[in-house]
Amino acid sequence: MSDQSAFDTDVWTLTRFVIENGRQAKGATGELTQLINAILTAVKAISCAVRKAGLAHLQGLAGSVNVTGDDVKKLDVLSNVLMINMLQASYGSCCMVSEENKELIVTPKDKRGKYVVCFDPLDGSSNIDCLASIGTIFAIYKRVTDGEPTDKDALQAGNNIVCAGYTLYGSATLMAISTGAGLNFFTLDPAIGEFILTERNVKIKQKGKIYSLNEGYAKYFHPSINEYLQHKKYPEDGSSPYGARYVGSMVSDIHRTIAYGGIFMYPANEKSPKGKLRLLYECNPIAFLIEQAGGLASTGFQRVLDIQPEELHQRVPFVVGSPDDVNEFLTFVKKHQ
Ligand SMILES: O=P(O)(O)OC[C@H]1O[C@](O)(COP(=O)(O)O)[C@@H](O)[C@@H]1O
Ligand SMILES: [Mg+2]
Ligand SMILES: [Mg+2]
Ligand SMILES: [Mg+2]
Repeated sequence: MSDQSAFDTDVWTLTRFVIENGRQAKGATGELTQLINAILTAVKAISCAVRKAGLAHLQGLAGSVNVTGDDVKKLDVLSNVLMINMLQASYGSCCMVSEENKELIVTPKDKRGKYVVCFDPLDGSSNIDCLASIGTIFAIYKRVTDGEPTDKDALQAGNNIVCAGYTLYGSATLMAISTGAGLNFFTLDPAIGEFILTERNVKIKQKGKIYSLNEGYAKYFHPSINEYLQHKKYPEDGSSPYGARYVGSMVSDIHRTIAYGGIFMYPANEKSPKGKLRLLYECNPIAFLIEQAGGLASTGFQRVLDIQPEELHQRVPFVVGSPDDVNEFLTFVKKHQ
């Protein structure tokens, strides 16, 4: 780590970290560095908007419904436009998928680069007006076609992710990011407007003490899930029951799961047969980051990063967390197969 005195004069900013990684990668052109820097600019602006949403009349609905049926909030729109504009201005993207755009967003020809970005501009947006933590999620891929970008460029398995991350607008603003060589946390220092490395090579606990899901849907869950929950609340071996936590902003629930260990899930239920969370810009980036931290991410039947996506906004059931917890959950699924 760098100097730990009161004023660090050799600080590792995320920008420095990204430049350094880029310099060490063989054949690197700097395009990914530019792209990540554009995301940093966008999320700093989103963080600023989130912090003053109540003052700047940015709370409340935008008045439309998006392709997956969510009521769009004013901050969803602002965050989405910021991400699209910054990414296009970086000359690093050829196309994007956003939760808030039904179709593939194609970068104007004169600004195209070789990367594809899938993002959830504002995650947990139902929590904006009650001031609970929210986030931004992204995954970056290399394009796979020549010529005009098509859906095929975005419909790649999570295994192909080049870089993924999330920003948590919590009690501090934090970016969790990985380029496939471990997971690192950077905390935004508002005084200098830079993300500073605060935790290197983060690892999730082998087993936690917390389970996290919207248990209000228990009536509609498959019996395997209710049986697992019963086991967590009334352990047969006399051990202590697990604690329950659920913010309802996935980025917050995931960040806590990485920091403290345990399990987070959004399973399928009778009303939502594929769950709610969307593969391209919610599940895949989080699965990549969790695996980088030594955790597991599954649909209950398959490793999330192995899924070949078929639609831009497809949903999948999602179970992630500490390896022992996810594996234990999977034994309940298997028992009922
Ligand atoms: O209210 P529910 O059904 O528990 O859903 C909560 C989930 O929905 C989400 O808010 C969906 O994200 P968006 O706010 O980006 O649409 C997740 O962050 C969260 O895990
Ligand atoms: Mg939404
Ligand atoms: Mg979301
Ligand atoms: Mg969203």
